[in-house]
Amino acid sequence: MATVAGSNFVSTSSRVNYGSVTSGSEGKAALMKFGLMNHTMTHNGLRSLNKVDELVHVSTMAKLTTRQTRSKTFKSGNAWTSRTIVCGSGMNLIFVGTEVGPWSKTGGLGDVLGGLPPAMAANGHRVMTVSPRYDQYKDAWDTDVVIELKVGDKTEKVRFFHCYKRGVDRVFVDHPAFLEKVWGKTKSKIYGPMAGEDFQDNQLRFSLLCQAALEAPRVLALNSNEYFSGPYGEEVIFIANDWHTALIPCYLKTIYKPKGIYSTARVAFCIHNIAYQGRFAFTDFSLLNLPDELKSSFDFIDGYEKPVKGRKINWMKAGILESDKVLTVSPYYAQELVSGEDKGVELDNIIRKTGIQGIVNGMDVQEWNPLTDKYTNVKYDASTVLDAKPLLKEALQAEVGLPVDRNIPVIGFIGRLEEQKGSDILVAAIPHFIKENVQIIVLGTGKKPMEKQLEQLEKIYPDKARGVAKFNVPLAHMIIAGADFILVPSRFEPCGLIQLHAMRYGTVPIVASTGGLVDTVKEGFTGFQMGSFNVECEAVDPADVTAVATNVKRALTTYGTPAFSEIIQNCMAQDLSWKGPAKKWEEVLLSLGVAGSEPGIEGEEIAPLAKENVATP
Ligand SMILES: Nc1ncnc2c1ncn2[C@@H]1O[C@H](COP(=O)(O)OP(=O)(O)O[C@H]2O[C@H](CO)[C@@H](O)[C@H](O)[C@H]2O)[C@@H](O)[C@H]1O
Ligand SMILES: OC[C@H]1O[C@H](O[C@H]2[C@H](O)[C@@H](O)[C@@H](O[C@H]3[C@H](O)[C@@H](O)[C@@H](O)O[C@@H]3CO)O[C@@H]2CO)[C@H](O)[C@@H](O)[C@@H]1O
Repeated sequence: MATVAGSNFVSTSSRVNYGSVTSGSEGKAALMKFGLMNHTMTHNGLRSLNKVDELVHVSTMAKLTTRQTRSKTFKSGNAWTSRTIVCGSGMNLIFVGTEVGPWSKTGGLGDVLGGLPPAMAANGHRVMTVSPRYDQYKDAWDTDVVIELKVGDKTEKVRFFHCYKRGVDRVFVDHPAFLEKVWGKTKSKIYGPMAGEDFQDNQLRFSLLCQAALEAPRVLALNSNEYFSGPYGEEVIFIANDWHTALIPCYLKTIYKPKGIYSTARVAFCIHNIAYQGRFAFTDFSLLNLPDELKSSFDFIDGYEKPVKGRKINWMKAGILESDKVLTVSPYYAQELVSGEDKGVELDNIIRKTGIQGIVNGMDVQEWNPLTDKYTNVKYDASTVLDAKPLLKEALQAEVGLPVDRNIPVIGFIGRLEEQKGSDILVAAIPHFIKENVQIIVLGTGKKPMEKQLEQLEKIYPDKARGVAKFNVPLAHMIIAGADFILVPSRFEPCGLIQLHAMRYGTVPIVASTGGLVDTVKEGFTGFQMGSFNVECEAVDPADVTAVATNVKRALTTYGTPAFSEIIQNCMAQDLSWKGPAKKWEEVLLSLGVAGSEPGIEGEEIAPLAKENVATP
């Protein structure tokens, strides 16, 4: 055993060490004492296993016995020397979300929680993600840390699982509300038994996630790499993502801070999609175990009747109001959110009050790399793209059963089948351009009527179109690589990752002019803009159908010309990685002024594994 200078942290040489207060049965007992009981007495949402009067004392001890240690490696001459510092460089970042790729993903939220945290780690920050354990992930180990949380009117036991990948502590919250619901009963459905239908207890499930996330930095004494050890402690920033995590700032403000816990901690709330806000019956406020003083932050008069009528609570509204900073995933979407009720989906007035900043998403350049893609049989880069693409196109055509012909331009679509993505507009537009020399391949899952529409395509256009209503990652990669164009006819699109993936593979995007599609696709230079569409989702607007048909035809006229090759080169020359966005995130998070926070240490190998994900190879 070795004691790291400057702190009480004790490290061992074991494979996975969850710290002196957590390993083994003795450690578990200690953890219950030091890590938890302090909360159980002060926190309305947590319940004590022991006598309340013991707890004040233990709270103080917890602070003293479980400090984070940071060590830096410096180069002096030709030699690397290591010295230990207690706190100092970088920030402690806790990303919380319901999806974290590749472990869990229904769409882009999973991609962002998968990709941004390693990019922040590569900049020298200590980074954790907290998400549910929906399955028995083969790479995540039981930390043996168990806590009790008050959820609704019950006390629930939660376990933490953990793995360390690409410089990030990936923490998974284990509870039957996640594992049994998703894996045991419904396989891959995170939010409900089917698209468009939510689990009845989602508020309790996500309250549990938020509370567990607030405990994780204090109770998990992680020892994942040689630079950071011990619990993250209280000088942290929580990055809450979408409505499911909106209770984090609420519990922090009303339960932890008044007791002197997390006194300088801050919350940044990131909106990935304003369409999902977590609106519930007003009386459900009592389920959340929050004091009445917060009721007004949730209070919401709904202009829509679904899913329940009248006055409601709105989780996202509270998340926006109670956080220290509100962000979203592109600058143009940030503008749209405050532009009016339709694009701000009735929260525009709230966001105008708090302000919002947009940072465009990056993409995972490791998973999506045409030179190393494990799902494609021809590897390429910008210098070989024109030779590789016809071969990849033939493989794609064969895969979906379309006539194999490299001279036919192929258009792809990938996305969740919701009105947002405009697959219904696309289907309505197909008759208006399908007589051209073109094939179209549509991949998506979601609303059943939209899945049916896709399945009809093959019957109506046997030689021209295919619709695949599956969540199929290998096929998504084959489409991104093998298609000539990617169509993104979204009614609204906060950022969009499909067009980023496409551009990296030299596949030219044809996009609606909304949200991040405006920020990332430059008309005539890296793709084609179709103008903005009607955001009313009830019906397909004929003007949008015309816009799709006209612009598809316009794009097809460039196919095979020198101008088209130039667009391909422009697309592939861009750095679409998380590197740039991560720097912007760093600036914003530093500005929150959490004690002990400093810029990351660029140029030093704090998290070498994380860097693989970040810089474009
Ligand atoms: N059937 C299928 N099979 C395989 N893979 C599939 C698939 N359907 C979708 N995917 C994958 O899911 C991801 C979708 O990314 P988007 O950016 O379109 O996200 P989404 O709208 O879900 O997320 C929201 O959050 C993200 C992140 O902030 C924003 O970019 C976006 O605008 C916002 O709507 C891509 O990686 C795509 O390949
Ligand atoms: O990564 C993909 C998206 O994942 C999240 O969206 C989910 C949303 O948060 C859930 O609430 C649910 O949405 C359903 C909604 O609750 C229900 O009332 C009905 O409108 O159907 C919706 C769809 O089933 O599932 C969404 C995923 O499908 C995340 O919030 C988004 O930002 C991501 O785009």
